[in-house]
Amino acid sequence: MTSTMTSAIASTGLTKRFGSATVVDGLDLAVPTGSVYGFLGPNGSGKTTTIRMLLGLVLPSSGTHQLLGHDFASSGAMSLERVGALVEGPAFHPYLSGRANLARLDAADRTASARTATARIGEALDRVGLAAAARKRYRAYSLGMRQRLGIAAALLRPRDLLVLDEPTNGLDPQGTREVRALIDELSRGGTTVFLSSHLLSEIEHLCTEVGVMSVGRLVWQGSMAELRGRQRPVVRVDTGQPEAAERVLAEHDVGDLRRSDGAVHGTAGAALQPERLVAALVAAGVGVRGFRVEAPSLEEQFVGLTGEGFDVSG
Ligand SMILES: Nc1ncnc2c1ncn2[C@@H]1O[C@H](COP(=O)(O)OP(=O)(O)OP(=O)(O)O)[C@@H](O)[C@H]1O
Repeated sequence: MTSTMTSAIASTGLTKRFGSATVVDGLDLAVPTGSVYGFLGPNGSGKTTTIRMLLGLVLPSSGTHQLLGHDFASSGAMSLERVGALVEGPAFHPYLSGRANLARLDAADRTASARTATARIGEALDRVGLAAAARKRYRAYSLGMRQRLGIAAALLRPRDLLVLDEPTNGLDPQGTREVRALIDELSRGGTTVFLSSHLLSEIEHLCTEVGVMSVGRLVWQGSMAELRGRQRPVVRVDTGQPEAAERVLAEHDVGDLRRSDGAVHGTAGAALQPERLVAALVAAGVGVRGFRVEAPSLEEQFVGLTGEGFDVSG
């Protein structure tokens, strides 16, 4: 399938079963190098389990994957060398400063040279905008600062790929803005970012690519632009005669008809001609109070894909 040269993450049939339950089912992920890929799905749809498999924290029941062009099963740790991750959140010590916390994590990494530790830690703090707060105790950090320190920990080594599980979950609006700005900056610097979220607004603001999960399956994957342009427009007729309107709409290539507060909605087929439809409605004696043909919102797209609503708040 996807070429390893252009994919930072590529999986084939990645599957996880717990007992008789298949919680991740045959995922073919293709995360283009240089993208910010949003892995979107409601709680419980299998995002965290997928991320844990990608990082080798849990074994897949079947399927394979590659990270940065290395086959994970055969190259193991080597394929993780340039992959940073924020999954459960590292355990930081509340009474130590941000810098001292990073120093502890860095010292635990036997592959990192002690000689260059100070520079490395300084650079990681700098990149996440915590240089000025480096001497503050962790417990005095805001939630956004804590999350940024988590990302700094993932950046103690040079990384080509960052995997972040719900990076803004639980953050206030200011913290969310901080983390989003950081992700944006890392992406501009050339890092591929794979992030999971149950928030549509998160994906909409940050991501160039999106994969949509629903009950363990990847139901859609592609660029944001493709997703936006993917669905047919929606036709809406405001009328007091919904039955008659529905008959005419069905005859004019409008499908999937639904009713709500004095209106009939449907999905326009490729052959729709709005002028003819309006004329036909009037000719059939349907009282038309309003008529609109509009592109579906991103939220409608997701509901169409997953059959579920998404939390659209930021
Ligand atoms: N170790 C486990 N044993 C049994 N079932 C599990 C295990 N881990 C996860 N599950 C189940 O797998 C499903 C997917 O969970 P997962 O955490 O991957 O979803 P998610 O999309 O990340 O959701 P959330 O955002 O709530 O974490 C859930 O139904 C969960 O209960």
